[in-house]
Amino acid sequence: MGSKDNKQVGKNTNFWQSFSHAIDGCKTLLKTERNLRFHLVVALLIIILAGGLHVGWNQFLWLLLAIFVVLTAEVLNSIVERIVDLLVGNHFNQLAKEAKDMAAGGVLLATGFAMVVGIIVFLPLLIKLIPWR
Ligand SMILES: Nc1ncnc2c1ncn2[C@@H]1O[C@H](COP(=O)(O)OP(=O)(O)OP(=O)(O)O)[C@@H](O)[C@H]1O
Repeated sequence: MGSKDNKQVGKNTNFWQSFSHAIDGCKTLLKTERNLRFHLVVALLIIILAGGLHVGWNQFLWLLLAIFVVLTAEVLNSIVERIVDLLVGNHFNQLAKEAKDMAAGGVLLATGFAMVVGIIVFLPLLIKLIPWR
């Protein structure tokens, strides 16, 4: 029986129960968050490109950091959306708007960081590939 089938509201009693709920959270994110799925596909393409261009380990770690910063921002954005919807439902509320917009702003900032890292890592390697240099 999956942990979704029970109606537990108290604390987890062991590591495996905590782990199983964390996996449920990841499944819900994948199922419900279109932007997160998009970022995962982009992350996969970045990793393939990094492998193809033989990016060094240091640069690869920067790329991984950028990927996880964006994914973490997406997860926090989804949490904020859920909590705001839980609190105010379908009613317009200025604080709800600000909270959701700020969470989305956090994703934008993280994406900006990832783009800067991507440019710094890939641009010199791509320029080297230009035949008429
Ligand atoms: N209850 C509310 N009160 C005021 N504004 C709201 C409310 N719910 C949503 N909004 C506005 O609508 C925007 C989009 O809402 P929400 O983030 O829930 O949609 P979404 O499509 O899931 O967003 P995302 O593309 O970030 O996943 C918010 O950034 C906010 O400006």
